[in-house]
This record gives sequence, C-alpha cells and structure tokens, in this order.
Amino acid sequence: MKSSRIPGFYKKTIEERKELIHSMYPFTEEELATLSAEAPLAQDIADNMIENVVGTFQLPLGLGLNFLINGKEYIIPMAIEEASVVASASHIAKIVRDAGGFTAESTDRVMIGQIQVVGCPDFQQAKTAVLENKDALIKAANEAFPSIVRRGGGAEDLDVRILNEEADSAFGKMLIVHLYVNTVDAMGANLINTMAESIAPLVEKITSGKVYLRILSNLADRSLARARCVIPPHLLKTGDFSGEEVRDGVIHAYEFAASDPYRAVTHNKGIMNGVDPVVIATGNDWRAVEAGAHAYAVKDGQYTSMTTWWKDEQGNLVGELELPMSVGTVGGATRVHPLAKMALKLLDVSSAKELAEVIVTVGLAQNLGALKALATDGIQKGHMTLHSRSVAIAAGATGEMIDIIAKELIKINEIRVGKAKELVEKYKR
Ligand SMILES: CC(C)(COP(=O)([O-])OP(=O)([O-])OC[C@H]1O[C@@H](n2cnc3c(N)ncnc32)[C@H](O)[C@@H]1OP(=O)([O-])[O-])[C@@H](O)C(=O)NCCC(=O)NCCSC(=O)C[C@@](C)(O)CC(=O)[O-]
Ligand SMILES: NC(=O)C1=CN([C@@H]2O[C@H](COP(=O)(O)OP(=O)(O)OC[C@H]3O[C@@H](n4cnc5c(N)ncnc54)[C@H](OP(=O)(O)O)[C@@H]3O)[C@@H](O)[C@H]2O)C=CC1
Repeated sequence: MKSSRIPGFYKKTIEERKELIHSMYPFTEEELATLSAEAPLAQDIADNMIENVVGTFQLPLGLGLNFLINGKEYIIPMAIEEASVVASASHIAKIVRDAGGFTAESTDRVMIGQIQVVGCPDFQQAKTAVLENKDALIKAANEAFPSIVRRGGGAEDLDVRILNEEADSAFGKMLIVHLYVNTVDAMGANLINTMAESIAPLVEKITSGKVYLRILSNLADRSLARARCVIPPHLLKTGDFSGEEVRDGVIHAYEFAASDPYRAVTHNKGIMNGVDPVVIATGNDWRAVEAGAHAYAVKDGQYTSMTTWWKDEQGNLVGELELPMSVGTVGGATRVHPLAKMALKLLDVSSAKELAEVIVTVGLAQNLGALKALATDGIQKGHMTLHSRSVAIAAGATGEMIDIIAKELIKINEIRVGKAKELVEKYKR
C-alpha cells in the first residue's frame, strides 16, 4: 500500500521524485513520459480545447504529501505558481496525520439548473402550475439526457421561486425554476444546460410566460463537501511558541476573519490557495469552484470566513471547512488534458464525491498553514524563503546562479528583486 508520508521528498531531485512515484504507482511509460514532456499538452489538443490557440501555458505541478483522509493515504497533485503553498499543505498534513488524520464527507452530488421566466400573466398561478407539472417536467428533462439516468443520476426534483415580488422592487417580477440534477461523477454543466434548454418550451406553455436564461447555478449548495481536523496542542508547538499559544493564535485569527470582510477575503484566499491547485491539476473548472465558494461564504448577508476554528473540551484545536464543490472525475478537461488524467491517477479517487472531499481537505490544511505562520513567526519567514528562487529568476539568474543568489538573499534577509539584480550583476562580473 502506498504511503503519502515521504520525509524529505523536497530535498530530492526532480528525477529522484519521479522515480519514487513510479515505484509506487502502476504508471505506463507513456504516462510517465507525460510528466517529463516539454509540452505535456500537445498543441493540436489545445487547439481543440479553446479558440485562437497560439501556444500552451504551463504551471509547476507539485505533490502535497502526508495527507491521511478518512484513513486513506493521498498524494495530492497541485498545479500552482505560488511558492510555499505545497510546502505548507504538506506541513499541516504531517501534523494532522499524527493526530489521526482528517475526516471528510459530502452530500449527494446534486447541481442546480435555473430557468428564468418573465411576463407571466399571474406569477402565483404560474408557480402553482409548474409545481403541479413537476413530474412531467422532470420526466422531460431526463428524456433530454437519458444516459445520465442510466448512470444512476438525472433530474430528481424541481422547485420554483418568484423574484422581485415586492411592489417597490427595482426589477420586474420573474419566476425561477430550479431543476435539481444528480450529475454522478460529472461537474454537470453541459448536461444540466441541455436539460434546462430542452424543457424551456414546456415551461413557457405551463406558465404562459417567456423564458430567457437556461443555465446551471454555480452556487452548488446541494453539492457540499466538508473536512474536519482535531489537533492536540502539543502537535502545534512551533519554535518558542507553545502549542496552546499557537492554538489560541489560530482561533483569534479565525475570529478576525469571521468578524471582518477585509480580513475574510485574505483568509479565504489562503483557503483557495489549497483548493484551486487541485481543481486545476485535475482539469476541473476553477472559476466555477471559486465563484461557488465565495458566494457560500456569505452568511446572513455578510462575507465571512469559510472555515471555523475552535477549542474543544479537551483543549484540542478543531477546524472545519464546508464548501460547494462542483468538480468531476469525468467531463470537461479531466479526460482530455494528459496531466489531468495523471493527476486523477495520482489521487486515486474513485468518484467525484471523493475528489470533492480531498479538495476541501487541502483547503482546510492550507488555511491552518497560513494561520499558524501568521500567528507565530509571520508569513514572510517561511513564504519568502521559498519565494527567493522566483525572485532570483525574476532578476535574471539562471542555472546554478539561482540557488546561489536565493541563498544570499535569505542570508542578508533582503528577498527583493532589486537586491537580487545587484547580486546577479556582481555574480556575472
Ligand atoms: C513553509 C513552511 C511549511 C515551513 O515550515 P517549517 O516548520 O520550516 O517546516 P518543517 O521544516 O518542520 O517541515 C515540515 C514538513 O513541511 C513540509 N515542507 C517543509 N519545507 C518544505 C519545502 N521546502 N518543500 C516542500 N515541503 C516542505 C514537509 O512535508 C516537511 O516534512 P518532512 O518532509 O521534512 O518530513 C511554513 O513556514 C508555512 O507553512 N508557512 C506558510 C506558508 C503559506 O501559507 N503560504 C501561502 C502563501 S501566503 C498567502 O497567499 C496566503 C495568506 C497568508 O495571505 C492567507 C492568509 O492571510 O490567511
Ligand atoms: N457556469 C458554468 O460553470 C459552466 C461550465 N461549463 C463547462 O462545462 C464543463 C463541465 O460540464 P460536464 O457536463 O460535467 O462535462 P461534459 O459534458 O464534458 O461531460 C459530462 C458527461 O460525461 C459522461 N459521463 C461518463 N461517465 C460519467 C459518470 N460516471 N458520471 C457522469 N457522467 C459521466 C456523461 O455523458 P454520457 O452519459 O453521454 O457519456 C456526462 O454528460 C466544464 O468544462 C465547464 O467549464 C459550461 C457551461 C457553464
């Protein structure tokens, strides 16, 4: 059985890391070649994915290690441009595995399709009529996409809302039909849009109104994933800071984010530092996940922290994160981009539900990584040390010079491009 606990992985060369991964997974030579390819995404595939292609854009792909989720080992592919994120996720996963690992769960994977109807002669009557025809509409939606029904999913329920009912509303009344669709292992946008478009004429007939929009909602609040960790304080001890101090610092940091949208946005950006790289690496739609996550972070009209941190009766630090997670293990680019296929194999998830649980766990770990650093040494120490190589490259360092300049920047504690440029010039002389 593979273990994601690989101490000092980061100290190995890229080739050594790949060999190690090769020894743990039954990858074919062709799949391994994808990791080493100069351009893993061939231009002809890229040209068929989007429009006006002139090239491909690459990001570093790193592995988040040490993750134990629901008792299972996970090696987590993360595609991201920002230094210290992969290190931080692995760092927290190492601590949490010593506390027994993360637990994660998710709801059924139900996505929402919206149909907008305007100009109904009587909106209440139209609402009643749609509800009376619920079964016929669900049947028609499923007839428009029978394959998803054969896969165990399909349209399951339907609801109706009337917007702008108040006399002083700035906008006109509209009837919104919500079609609830189990998308099984797909994110489901295309199948939901097909269903919504196909039942629109029937909705018009039933409501005597005019349908305009027929599209899924990215507020996927019926497709939620949740992660949790419970950490005894002794595992949080950092330098001169006691575990209790770190725990309390993390809780204060959470309370700041929970009380102030200016802080919540940054706090949540730190969570998405963990979420997005896995969403991207697996070929999923990160705009959809981002939009859903931030909308779900609005509670009682206020934008707030996505995570919750508190102290339990035993004095443990407890953290939870729940997010809408509209991701798939099929569809979109997941089976088109060669690295996305590799990423899904590395993750070894058997369903979109499991993938969603892993992603939300990485978000929780990432949040704790940032809060732990912020509540102790500050973010610059760990982050800027790892960022120093990018600074050296930005200043024009190449080859062996990168390491030398980066180390010098850390030594003199001046990790900035201007200083790095001076050092590069000096080195070249
Ligand atoms: C950077 C660390 C992890 C060092 O932390 P450390 O205590 O020096 O780590 P360590 O040496 O004790 O190592 C522990 C484990 O961390 C991992 N690790 C350790 N170093 C590496 C490395 N070089 N490469 C890969 N993995 C690494 C690795 O798994 C290692 O285990 P080992 O393999 O040794 O058994 C820590 O300082 C940290 O987590 N800092 C926070 C970094 C962070 O949050 N970055 C995000 C960017 S800042 C931002 O955008 C978000 C923010 C901050 O604004 C959000 C907010 O405000 O809330
Ligand atoms: N607002 C938004 O977020 C929007 C997003 N998009 C884009 O839509 C794409 C995602 O849509 P999606 O419908 O998921 O993608 P696809 O249409 O690419 O793939 C989904 C299809 O995969 C097939 N499939 C095979 N195995 C399974 C399985 N186990 N479970 C479910 N389906 C399976 C099904 O078709 P079959 O049964 O016929 O084989 C299903 O319809 C993304 O690229 C996204 O960027 C598009 C519009 C709007």
